[in-house]
Amino acid sequence: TRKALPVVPSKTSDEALETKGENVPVIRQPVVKQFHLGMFEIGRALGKGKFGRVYLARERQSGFICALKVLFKNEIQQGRIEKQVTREIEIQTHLRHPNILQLYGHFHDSKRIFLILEFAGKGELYKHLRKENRFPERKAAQYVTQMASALRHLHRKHIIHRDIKPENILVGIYGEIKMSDFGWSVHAPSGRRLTQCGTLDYLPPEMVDPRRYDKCYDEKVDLWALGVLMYEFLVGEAPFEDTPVMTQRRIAKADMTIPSFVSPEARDLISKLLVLDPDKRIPLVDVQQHPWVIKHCCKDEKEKSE
Ligand SMILES: CCc1cccc(CC)c1NC(=O)n1cc2c(c1)/C(=N\C(=O)c1ccc(N3CCN(C)CC3)cc1)N=N2
Repeated sequence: TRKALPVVPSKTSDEALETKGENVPVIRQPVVKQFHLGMFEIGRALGKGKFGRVYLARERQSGFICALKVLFKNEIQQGRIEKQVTREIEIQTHLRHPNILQLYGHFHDSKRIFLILEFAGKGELYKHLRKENRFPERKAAQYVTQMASALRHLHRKHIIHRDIKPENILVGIYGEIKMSDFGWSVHAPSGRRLTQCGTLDYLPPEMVDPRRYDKCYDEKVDLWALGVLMYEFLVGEAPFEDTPVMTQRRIAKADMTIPSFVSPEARDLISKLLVLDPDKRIPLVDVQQHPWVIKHCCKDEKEKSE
């Protein structure tokens, strides 16, 4: 069983601590978790992003392994992403789901902000995708259903991720998906203009086509992005990949071709997610019940057919 991060008491009156049996203190009072850098042994650098670096870390007292993400305050101020960082902390701290990277806590010193994150032992999904070129349908189906499960958890809390792409997904030690980087997620309805930097590939029609702004149904942007992600898992490139202008035009018309090596069931699900009208996109619960997912993900179904 994984050791939990110890709850470090900020102040503990004696009567709150009573030892029982094997001298394990039982803390009765709710205490505020206070973390600081000295609590961690820092290991190798795991990754580097535009605004941060992440290191393998071990909490000295418990031996708990985590990932410590370091963000520099001056870079955050220059990048004017303070709001995003506070939102990422606020949102990710309150999420508990096996396919969402957990944020255990955070602290800061004069120059840096530290996020104590769950360690995803198999690293960045997009590196696996680039290395394998494209995923077998069974692996893609498992990833799609895990994403759908994580998105249902977010949407139940009226949170939309808004930045679903392989670069923001990590892989846990058992090969499971770990959604991360909630810098772009917001509480719906957002109405916030999406000045998204980076790729346009994942933007939905209602965000690239001014005539559709009124139908900017927030949660449903994640359904479109799930369709783009599924396409990219199976084909090895995004469905509307082109020059920036052409990409926007093709998105606005859902103009894509699905190669013949993609199975009919997978093709069917992609075409039910990449639908121009947000209202007509297949709901997440039906994604998880789709024949393509059931065929690849439910063991008992396969045993029955064998
Ligand atoms: C600061 C970096 C950054 C910027 C922006 C967005 C994101 C989220 C993806 C991140 N990463 C982030 O927050 N991360 C939070 C994390 C995290 C990154 C992580 N693991 C790894 O990055 C990782 C990389 C390679 C790895 N190996 C590669 C070689 N293999 C043979 C063995 C396994 C194993 C683990 N665990 N929690």
